[in-house]
Amino acid sequence: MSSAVELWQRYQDWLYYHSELGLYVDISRIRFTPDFVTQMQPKFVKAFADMKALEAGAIANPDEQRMVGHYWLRTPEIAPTEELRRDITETIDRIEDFTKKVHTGVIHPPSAPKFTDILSIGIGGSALGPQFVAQCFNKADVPLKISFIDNCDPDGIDLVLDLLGDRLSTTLVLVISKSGGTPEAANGMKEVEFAFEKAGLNFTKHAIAITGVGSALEKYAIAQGWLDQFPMYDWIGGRTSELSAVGLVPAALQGIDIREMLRGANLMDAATRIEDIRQNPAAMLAMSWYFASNGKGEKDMVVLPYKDRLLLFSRYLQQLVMESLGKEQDLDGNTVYQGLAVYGNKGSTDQHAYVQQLREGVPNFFATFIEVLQDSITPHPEVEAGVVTGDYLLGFLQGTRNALYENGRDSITVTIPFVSELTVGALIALYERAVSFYASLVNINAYHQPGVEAGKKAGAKVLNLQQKLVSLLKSSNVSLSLEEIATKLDALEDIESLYHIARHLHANSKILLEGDLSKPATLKMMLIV
Ligand SMILES: O=P(O)(O)OC[C@H]1O[C@H](O)[C@H](O)[C@@H](O)[C@@H]1O
Repeated sequence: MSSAVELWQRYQDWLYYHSELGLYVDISRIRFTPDFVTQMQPKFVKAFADMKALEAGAIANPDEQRMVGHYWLRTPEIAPTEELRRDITETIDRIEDFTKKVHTGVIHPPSAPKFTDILSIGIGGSALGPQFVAQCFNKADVPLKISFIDNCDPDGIDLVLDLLGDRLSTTLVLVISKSGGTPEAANGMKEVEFAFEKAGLNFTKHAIAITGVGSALEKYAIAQGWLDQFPMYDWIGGRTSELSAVGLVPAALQGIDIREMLRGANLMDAATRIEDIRQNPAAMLAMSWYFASNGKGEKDMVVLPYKDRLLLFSRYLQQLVMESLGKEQDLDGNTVYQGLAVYGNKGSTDQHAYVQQLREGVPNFFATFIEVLQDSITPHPEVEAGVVTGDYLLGFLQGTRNALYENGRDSITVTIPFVSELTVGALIALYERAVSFYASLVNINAYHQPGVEAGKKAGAKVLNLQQKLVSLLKSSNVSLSLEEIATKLDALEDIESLYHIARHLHANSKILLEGDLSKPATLKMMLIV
């Protein structure tokens, strides 16, 4: 193990600092050697070239034949065509204009002078960024309070609607879905439309859509006469859409300064275009991930922000990193099973949960500490002579970082001065670029998600089977066993699926199951009418 003096030197040698953002990146506690850095140079020559091509409008997502344009959102002047530049800037202007009208009551609900709440319906990339950012800037006096429906769990939907209560009549609904066809978002929308109808409210006067140009959702919103629509583009992926209308509309409505978020991302993008690993914080992260996980995802990334406001950062990064990097095949068609698992909540809270295992258990991870220098905008009392709560937080972070390192567990530390629109925009851009670089290093397409389709198709098959089961039971006047049903439906290979469907319908009082519940073969079922 290096001596304290050597470590301190290594810390200074590798410390990255961005003066305008006040952001530091420390990779000194990742144990790469100078030889490793030399070996990585040619890979980074390729990664920098790939990034240049991507930003210039290359088809960086070959499977879907799409450009990858999220970096243009904060630097429209580098977008490859005039039309794209105009689309980007006009959308931001339109978001600001719409927000102003909502905040001043020019756009208001039919029965009140102003909207009080936002209900955002969407999933995956259409929820995680808005949720993360809402948590970053939450405060008692937000102009509009946001809630989310990001699942098709009826009980979860009930809770959100119950909590809104009478304020539904002053709620602005954002339906966010790039494809405009994701079932969870579509179901959420239908549930909420129904809740409005039940409350005697006109949903169309409360709803806006943020969706792909030409999508079924866009057509529906236009046909129904919703308040407005904002575009998602073909060249923006869901997981990199926080700085598109997907993230900017809810953020602006909550009073968050979207221009500052964009400026933070723009500054970080400029910093991460520098073609020198030591001068480029995203390249430093990608190199560290590669070293720590042996370029094969052999170790997980535990993300520990020591700040409550950043609690959802690891959840946000889960999609950004794992949906981008978790791929079966590389760009040449070789089977590689790539990926980098991400988990984490926040420090110091997690020290009292799983840090025991991190310190002493299976060494299958590296940590990323996110440190925020400013404790709070209000002064806090001393909890001991000369010590405030924020000093404890720093002490815990430093202590955990050191304790892990001493026991052979590596870590990265990213430090920001405070949680502001500027620094949050920069953090998003930092990780987007690190993911892009890492994908080049391991030669995969970071911008498609073929694996997600398999689950969606299988889900659709189950629903189809349910419909067949219900119509069979409807036409039968006797109870049927699973085997009889599977035979009649010519679906013997799906008998277990039929059992799961039947058990769920029974629990929801749609069918009656008779027999020994612990022995599926004994069960007989009939429809409850
Ligand atoms: O925005 P949507 O089209 O509704 O998509 C929502 C999510 O759907 C899928 O799960 C994709 O894998 C995600 O990347 C996407 O963010």
